[in-house]
Amino acid sequence: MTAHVVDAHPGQPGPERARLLVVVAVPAEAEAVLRGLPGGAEAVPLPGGVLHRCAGAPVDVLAAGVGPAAAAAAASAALAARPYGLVASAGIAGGFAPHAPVGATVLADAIVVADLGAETPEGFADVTELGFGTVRHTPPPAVVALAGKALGTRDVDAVTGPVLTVSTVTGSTERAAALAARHPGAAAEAMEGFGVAEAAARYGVPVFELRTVSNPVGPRDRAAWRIGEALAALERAFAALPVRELIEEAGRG
Ligand SMILES: O=C(O)c1cccc(C(=O)CC[C@H]2O[C@@H](n3cnc4c(=O)[nH]cnc43)[C@H](O)[C@@H]2O)c1
Repeated sequence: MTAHVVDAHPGQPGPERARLLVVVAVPAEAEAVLRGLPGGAEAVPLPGGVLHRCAGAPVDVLAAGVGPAAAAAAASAALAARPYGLVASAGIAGGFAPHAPVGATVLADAIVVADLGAETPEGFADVTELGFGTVRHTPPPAVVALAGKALGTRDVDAVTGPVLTVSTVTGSTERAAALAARHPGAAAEAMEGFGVAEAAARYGVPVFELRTVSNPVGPRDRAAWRIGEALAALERAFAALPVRELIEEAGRG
């Protein structure tokens, strides 16, 4: 069954629709994104969390909570409240070696849920193999290309590749290897992208995912996390993104 797409805001074209909704998990990520954008922000309460409506750029930033369910619920509430031209899932992530070292910025060319399915005697079967739904959303390639180019011109080297959404953070070499084998070229794993993309798809709004790497995907080692470094990279990435052009490009698709 395909998702039912609705236009929740018919008759509201123009400037209102020309905003980017950035969905992050936690307030520290929202603050990093906002530091990268010009002007202050007005806080608007929503059922899914606090929405920060940026004054100096056409961007709203929502701290939705950790995990795909919280992200989907909060993104849906925001998309129901106002029209948007583009949605982004953003925040820190684990990076797959050798593609995405700590501090790297990752742009998703596919947003893939990696653990939605069933264990079978033959191994993991995702929900599409079971006959349900979807496990992948594809951001508009032109939006990804434009974002990557803009980051590059500001000396932010962005890695492009699939970003996996997981409900359980990977904590072993074996699990990291199994994910990399099942998803060749996977650049990062995080916990919200697929939830945000599922919500955006239901409102017919294009979506992309931008992550900055705080830790390697692999054996659990909390001492190795570099959250400050990843948040600084997140701020730099949002300072470099050409938001209006990205929304315009998304509207062409
Ligand atoms: O307790 C642990 O071992 C552990 C390791 C990495 C991350 C966590 C989190 O609870 C962070 C979840 C939060 O941050 C994003 N994130 C950051 N790194 C990863 C990761 O390696 N795998 C999945 N998600 C990651 C995630 O999107 C959440 O918002 C705990």
